[in-house]
Amino acid sequence: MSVVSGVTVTVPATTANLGPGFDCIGAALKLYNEFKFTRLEEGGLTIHVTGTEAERVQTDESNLLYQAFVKFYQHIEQTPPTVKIEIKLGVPLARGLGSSATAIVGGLVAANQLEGTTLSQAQVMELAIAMEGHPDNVVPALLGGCRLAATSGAAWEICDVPWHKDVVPVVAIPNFELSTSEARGVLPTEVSRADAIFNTAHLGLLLRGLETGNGQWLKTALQDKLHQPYRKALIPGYDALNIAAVSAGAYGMVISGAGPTLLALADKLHSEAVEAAMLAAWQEEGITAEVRSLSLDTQGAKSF
Ligand SMILES: Nc1ncnc2c1ncn2[C@@H]1O[C@H](COP(=O)(O)OP(=O)(O)OP(=O)(O)O)[C@@H](O)[C@H]1O
Ligand SMILES: N[C@@H](CCO)C(=O)O
Repeated sequence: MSVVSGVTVTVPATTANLGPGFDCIGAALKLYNEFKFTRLEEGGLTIHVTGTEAERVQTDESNLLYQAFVKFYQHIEQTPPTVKIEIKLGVPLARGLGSSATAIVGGLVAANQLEGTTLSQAQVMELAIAMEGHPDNVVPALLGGCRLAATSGAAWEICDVPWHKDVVPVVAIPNFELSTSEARGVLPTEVSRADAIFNTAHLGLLLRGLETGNGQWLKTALQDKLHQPYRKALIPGYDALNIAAVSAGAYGMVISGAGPTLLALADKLHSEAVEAAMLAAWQEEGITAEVRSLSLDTQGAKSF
């Protein structure tokens, strides 16, 4: 294929960890960022951002989307072309919904398309994982669906995790940010054998619970001892929202990614009541939030 003059890429938001699957499982959601790249014959890099919180995105070479774009060209040992980038933000920044993964995947996919799909999807994925440092957001952002990633050292095995149609993700997105680096900074470097066994068992149960929609399994499975006990203090209202969500009929509630968004899983009969209960609980804490049920994106990054 030949090089092209421009490309638009859409990339879905993602919710990572799902409780016990720290750094290895994530699901793509129907909420998107759109990135349009146009080659320029003259002038320098131009980045234009629209959407909520647009002013918070860097518009120079430090922009993460652009850095991923450059990373692609470094990998193929070529000089990146000068481009105009137009960003339409739909995914809130630093909220635990994989905004950084949308930028990394968007920049890599756009560059690959501009160069006539020089790299395979697996090669793009490897570059994205290396940039993000863990696979649980970038893999579902690229491929869609719910994905489990495991490595033998050199390469990654990616497993499609079946998600029962009656299991609804409800996201409660507060109006404050929590950077992933801050939320990783509070984690211990070592964990006990008991906690490792706890999470191993619960992640196994979660996979079966998501596949079957078995509510009893999901209630038990959505527990974690590796990250949430340390992070919940960074999220005001965590305990109140957990009680509210479960009282309204959710199977359970977890931190979405590194937070501060909180994710409840519920069946279709209870999802609206869970939305209302989580919103009210945050309002009682004096925190403005947007709470909504989202469905799973199954397509991942798309270019046109
Ligand atoms: N559309 C974008 N364009 C450029 N940079 C972005 C974009 N979206 C996010 N970023 C960069 O990523 C940072 C947020 O990354 P961070 O890992 O802290 O949060 P997140 O990816 O939203 O959450 P999580 O990884 O927990 O799901 C932003 O501060 C910004 O620097
Ligand atoms: N697994 C990551 C997701 C956020 O990037 C974490 O929880 O830190």
